[in-house]
Amino acid sequence: MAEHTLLDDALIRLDEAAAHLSIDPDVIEKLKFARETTKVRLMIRMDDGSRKSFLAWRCRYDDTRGPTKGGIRFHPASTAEEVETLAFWMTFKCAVMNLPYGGGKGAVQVDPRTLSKAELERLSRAYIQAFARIIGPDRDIPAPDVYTNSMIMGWMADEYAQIVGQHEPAVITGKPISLGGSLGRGDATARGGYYLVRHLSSDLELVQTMRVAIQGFGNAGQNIGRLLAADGHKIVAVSDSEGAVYSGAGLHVDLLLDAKANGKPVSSTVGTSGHEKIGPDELVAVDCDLLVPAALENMIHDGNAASVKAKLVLELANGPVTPEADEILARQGTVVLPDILANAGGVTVSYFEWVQNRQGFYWPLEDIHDRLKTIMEREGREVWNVSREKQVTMRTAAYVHALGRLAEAIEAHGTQSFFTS
Ligand SMILES: NC(=O)C1=CN([C@@H]2O[C@H](COP(=O)(O)OP(=O)(O)OC[C@H]3O[C@@H](n4cnc5c(N)ncnc54)[C@H](O)[C@@H]3O)[C@@H](O)[C@H]2O)C=CC1
Ligand SMILES: O=C(O)CCC(=O)C(=O)O
Repeated sequence: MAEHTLLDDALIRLDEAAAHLSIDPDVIEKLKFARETTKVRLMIRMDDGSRKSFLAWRCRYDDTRGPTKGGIRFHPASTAEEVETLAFWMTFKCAVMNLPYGGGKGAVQVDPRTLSKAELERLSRAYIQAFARIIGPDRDIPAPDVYTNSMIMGWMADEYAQIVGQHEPAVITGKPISLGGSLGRGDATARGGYYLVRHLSSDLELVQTMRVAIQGFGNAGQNIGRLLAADGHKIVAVSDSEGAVYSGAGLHVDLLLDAKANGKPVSSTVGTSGHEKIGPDELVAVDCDLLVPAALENMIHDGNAASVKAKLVLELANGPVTPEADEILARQGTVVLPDILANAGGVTVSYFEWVQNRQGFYWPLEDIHDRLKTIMEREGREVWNVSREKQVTMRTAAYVHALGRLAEAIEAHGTQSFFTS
């Protein structure tokens, strides 16, 4: 029997949600396929004078509700199918948050840690040269994702401006502030999840001081660690791609942040301030109240889900829990706040950046935080209510909530042609 793919798993969630709504089957059929996925081979000059090529993709999954939106990932294991799945999730994420966007995503199959800064810049510019016809402020708007950051977005925005011959900051979000980036985009993914947990804390009967384990310590992981530690919660375990650390008394988050800022792994803090080394696989099984997957897909699966002790999982990563693991977690009473809601703070502040770029008027940080909090709480509450009314998991409720909006828009466009632009 053929193994089921990441996209098959994602579509299981669509079918589960569809079972709770009465929707034209044409709508579901439309949402099962990406509208367009473009694959290219980027060729760049390396510092030693040689040439090297890298596979790259951009997927515009569905643009019914607006221009497609989603990050660009630089990762050696990226594939076309992963990009399409991530773009599918973006479609539902933007609909959950009621942002005027469809879903897209991009990737380059590369380990950026093996490139010099100059090579990384040439690769980033090559990506935009290849995809300039596809992207645009009203068509498809990239942003950062795994192993990409504001510096890369700055190079990409500059390349696009050179190609179109004019300043066009709204083509990309997550830019440096000096190039039209928004205040608050840096920690927005984590902050959105943090607002969501705080808002639902009494419904979820959370303890005052939570013990927290964080898998992945990059943009999302570091910022959630910082925000929760500042509120007095105890971060007991953290991992990155090179290892994991644990302290029952609570890790020193500043020490971990310092290590990462200096390019060192979290395991470099072992032996200081009571930090102990644990195996990366042990992290999900650590005794804690809140588990935050903030790394990659499929990290919690049928082989380790039963070992999860946390009563709450906050999915800052995209797709960290497989459908089989979802069932195991639900059976053992663990609530999962799903990716398409929990990590939507990032795209929400990206939306604010796009709005500010288009109006040429920039908001103070307090306004960004207030608006993000309002939207996270509003949509989080709606999803919570659907979950109570229909007696379904928060994931199914989030998909039901998003699918209702998507179906309405698809039907309003008319179903005789599925191509809308
Ligand atoms: N950056 C953003 O605005 C958003 C990110 N996300 C998702 O959050 C997740 C993390 O993204 P970022 O923090 O932006 O990426 P990042 O590149 O800043 O950090 C990724 C982290 O994951 C770690 N990692 C990689 N493989 C690992 C493994 N096998 N075990 C443990 N850690 C591992 C890396 O060492 C690094 O610490 C991804 O799933 C991404 O799609 C979701 C929404 C928005
Ligand atoms: O900020 C954005 O536009 C997209 C962020 C993203 O890629 C994601 O939410 O997975």
